[in-house]
Amino acid sequence: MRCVLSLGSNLGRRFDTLQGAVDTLFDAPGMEFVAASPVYETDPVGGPAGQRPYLNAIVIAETSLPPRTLLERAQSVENAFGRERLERWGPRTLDVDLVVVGDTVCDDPDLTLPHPRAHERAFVLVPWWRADPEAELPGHGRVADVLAGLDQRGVRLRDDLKLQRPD
Ligand SMILES: Nc1ncnc2c1ncn2[C@@H]1O[C@H](COP(=O)(O)OP(=O)(O)OP(=O)(O)O)[C@@H](O)[C@H]1O
Ligand SMILES: Nc1nc2c(c(=O)[nH]1)N=C(CO)CN2
Repeated sequence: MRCVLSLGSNLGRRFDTLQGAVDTLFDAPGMEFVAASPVYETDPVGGPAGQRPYLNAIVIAETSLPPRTLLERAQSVENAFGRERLERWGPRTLDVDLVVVGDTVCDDPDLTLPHPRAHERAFVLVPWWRADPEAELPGHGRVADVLAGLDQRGVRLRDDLKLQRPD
């Protein structure tokens, strides 16, 4: 099934971290790379004032792994890149969120699918739409249509940065 992951970084060497995360995510069996979005520089949403901007991107994969295994992989990649959990929405070297995993619907606090805030986050939907213009967010409709109702001013294309396919 198709899964969509959101990657974000606003501490340290942000682009190197995103590329390293892509390489590491696919460095184990069960995930096949489909596409990476362009990279965007985005104003921080929520959390303490004065944070640096994020780099955000979306990665699309084909996977046979169950959603909880995907979550474990996402969290172990966050940890491998020095993620510390200090405060909600605080600055982080790496955030890897599961946006959708096939058509899985799940309502546990430790795994909610589709991601419960994806529909209100231009930093998720702009790159996702660029990677897949036909994308649908279950429960909300076409990503293109959801985006039409969002303020996208805090999301700026960095066309000098380009994620490579994992090696
Ligand atoms: N779809 C999901 N993707 C990633 N984590 C999730 C998801 N649904 C629930 N969680 C849970 O959310 C918890 C907090 O994750 P994290 O610290 O990355 O939150 P955050 O990125 O700061 O905020 P947000 O959840 O708004 O993106 C994780 O421990 C994880 O179990
Ligand atoms: N711009 C931006 N803001 C955020 C981000 C993010 O990736 N980009 N992630 C958050 C928690 O997941 C909270 N706020």
